[in-house]
Amino acid sequence: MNQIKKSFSAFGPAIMIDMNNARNRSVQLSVRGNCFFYSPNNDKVEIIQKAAAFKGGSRDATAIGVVADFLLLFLFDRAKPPPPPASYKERERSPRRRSHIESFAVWSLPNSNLALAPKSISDPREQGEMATKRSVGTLGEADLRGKKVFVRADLNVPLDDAQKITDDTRIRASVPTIKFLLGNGAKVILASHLGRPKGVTPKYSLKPLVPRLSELLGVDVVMSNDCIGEEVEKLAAALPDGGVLLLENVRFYKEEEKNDPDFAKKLASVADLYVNDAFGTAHRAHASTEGVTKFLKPAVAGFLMQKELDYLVGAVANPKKPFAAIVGGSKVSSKIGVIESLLAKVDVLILGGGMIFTFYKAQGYAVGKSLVEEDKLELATSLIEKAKTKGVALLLPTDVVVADKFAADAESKIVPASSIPDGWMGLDVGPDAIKTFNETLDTTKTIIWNGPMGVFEFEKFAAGTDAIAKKLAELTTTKGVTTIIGGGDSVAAVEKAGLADKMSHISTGGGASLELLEGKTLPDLGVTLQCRGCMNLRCRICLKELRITRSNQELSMLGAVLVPESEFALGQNGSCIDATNIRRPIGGGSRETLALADAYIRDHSSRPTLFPLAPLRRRLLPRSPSS
Ligand SMILES: Nc1ncnc2c1ncn2[C@@H]1O[C@H](COP(=O)(O)OP(=O)(O)OP(=O)(O)O)[C@@H](O)[C@H]1O
Ligand SMILES: O=C(O)[C@H](O)COP(=O)(O)O
Repeated sequence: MNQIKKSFSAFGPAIMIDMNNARNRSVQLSVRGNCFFYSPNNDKVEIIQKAAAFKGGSRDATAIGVVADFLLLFLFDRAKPPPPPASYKERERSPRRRSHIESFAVWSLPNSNLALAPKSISDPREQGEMATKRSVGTLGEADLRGKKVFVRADLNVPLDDAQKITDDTRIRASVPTIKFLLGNGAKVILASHLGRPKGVTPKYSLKPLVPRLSELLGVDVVMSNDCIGEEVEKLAAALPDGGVLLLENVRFYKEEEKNDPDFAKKLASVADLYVNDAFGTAHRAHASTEGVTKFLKPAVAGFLMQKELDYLVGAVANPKKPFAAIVGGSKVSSKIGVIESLLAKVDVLILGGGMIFTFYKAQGYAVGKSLVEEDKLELATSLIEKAKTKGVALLLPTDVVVADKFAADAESKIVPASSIPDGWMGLDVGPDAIKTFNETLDTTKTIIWNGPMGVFEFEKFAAGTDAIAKKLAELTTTKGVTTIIGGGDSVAAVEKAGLADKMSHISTGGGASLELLEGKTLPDLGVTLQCRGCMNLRCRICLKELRITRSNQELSMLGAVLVPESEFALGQNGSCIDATNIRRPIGGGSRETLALADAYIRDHSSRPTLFPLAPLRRRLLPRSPSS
C-alpha cells in the first residue's frame, strides 16, 4: 500500500477525475488519455495500481484540479480501520442526529451485511476490516479462489403437487452472486429454507431445485441429504474450485429459526467465508442468516440483497414525486400496517384486491359475500380519515367485477362498488376503476405495487391486475417512471403477463419488502447502509437525480475537501457523500480550503440525507485555481 501511495503521489496532479463523462455510474480516471473505470464491481486498488503504472508520463499530463490529494486521501481511508459500529449506535441515541437516523433507519436489516465500500480484503492491513459488513463485489479472485463460501440464498420457490417449480424468480435472482463467486474460483456451499416445515418433511426438500439451478449456473450442482454433518463435510471437502454444493433445507432443524449458536457453528464449520443474498429472508434473524456471521469472516452481502435494498429503501426514503403506492391482495390484516405508514409518504394510494371490501363495508356499502375482515372496519375508517388529513389521494375502485361463486367458471358482472348484490362477491376491480387508476398513475414518477387487483389466477378476474401491470410497464419504458413490484402474487402476475423485465425492480421479498416499505427498523442489524446523497447522475440508493453540471475542477476541489469517513468520496453509488461523515482532508488543501471544509462540516453535520452541492460549489469555486 505504501508503494502504491508513493507512486501515486509521484503522479501528482496528473490524474483527473472526469465525472461529467462518467458513464454507468463509474468514475473515470484519465491519465494522459488512458482511461480507467472505477465501477462497483471493480476494485479500486487494482485501478489505482494500473493508474500508477503510468506514472512515468504523468508529469506531462494535463492536470486539472487537485486530485492527488483526493486519491491519496482515499488511500489513507483504506488504511484506516473502519469506524466501530458503536459510533453509529451513539449517533442514533443523539437527539441532534434524529433526522439523520430517521433518514436511513429503514436500511437496517438483521443480516444484510451491507456497506457499499468497495474495498479489497487482500491487503493484510485490512484484516481487521474483514469483519465489517460489505458487498460481495468487494471481493476479488485473491480473496475467493479455492475458498469455500457459504452462500445463504432465499430459494423458497413455489412448487406444485408434482414438485415442479411454478415460479423460478428467486432462483434466477440468486444466480449473479453465485456466478460471480464461481467465476472467481470459489467453491459455493449454498443454503436456503423452503416453506415452513416442522422437522424433516420430504415435501419441503430442496432437491427439486437441483436441475434448474444446474441449468442456470452451468455447473452440475451437487446436493447433500442434510445441511450439517459428516456427509456435508465430505462433499464440501471434495468440491472443486467453481463447484456448487446445495445443502438440504436448513429449516429441517428447529434450531435454524431459533438461531441456535451451535447449529450456526455447525453450518459455518464447512466454509471459509459468508455471503448473505437471502433478501426474502432478511427480516429473519435465523442461524443461517444471522448466526453464521458470528463464525465466518468476512460476512458480506450478495448482489441481490444490495439491489433490493437500493430500490426498496430508496423508494421510501427519497422517491421521485408524485409517489404512488398500489396495495392489493387479500391480506388486509398483514398489509394494514403498510398502508398506514405509506400514508405518511405517498401522494397517491390506490387500493384494490380483496381488501377493498373492508373499506366499503366500513363506509356502509353492501358487500355481498365479498372478503371482509370485520375486526378491521374501524381501522379502515380511520385510514380513510388519515388520508384526508394528510392530503393523500386514496383511490378505491368505483366499480367491481362480481361473481356468484369463487371459481374460474363463475357467472360474473360489473356493478358499482356501492351496490354489490346479495350473494355475490367482488373478485376484481371494474373498467371504470381501471381507467381512473391509469389516469392517476400517468401523473406519477414513482410507483410501488404490492398485491394483485383481483383473483388474477382466474382468467375472468385478471383484467384489473393485467391492466396495472401493463400501465406500470408502459410508464417505466416510455416515461422513466420508477416501478417497484413486491409480493409473491403480484410478482407472479407480472411474470405471467410477460412484463417483469419492463419494471424498474421486481422484489424477491414478500415479508421483507413489506417491512422495508413499512419503514420498520428490523431487529439486530449490525449494518449501516447509508445513503450519502448524490453528486452523480442518479444515486442507486436514493434514486434522486442531481443533474449538476460540474467541471472536473470543481470535482477535484470537492474531492480534496470532502472525504467521507470510511468510503471513497466519489464512490460506489456514483459519488455519494454523507455530510455527517465528512472530515477534513489529511495532508492536503490550503488553509483556506481547510477552513471551508470546517465551515461546511459545522453547517451540515446534522443534515444527513442529501449533499447540497450548490452552496459548497458557490463557496469553493471563487477560490479554485483557475478562477
Ligand atoms: N377480491 C378478491 N377476493 C379474494 N381474493 C383476492 C381478491 N383479489 C385478490 N385476491 C387474492 O389475493 C391473493 C394475493 O394476495 P397477497 O396479499 O398474498 O398478495 P401478494 O402479492 O402475494 O403479497 P405478499 O407476498 O406480500 O403476501 C391472490 O391469490 C388473489 O387471488
Ligand atoms: O417467502 C418469504 O417471504 C421468505 O422466503 C421468508 O419466508 P418465511 O416467511 O417463511 O420466513
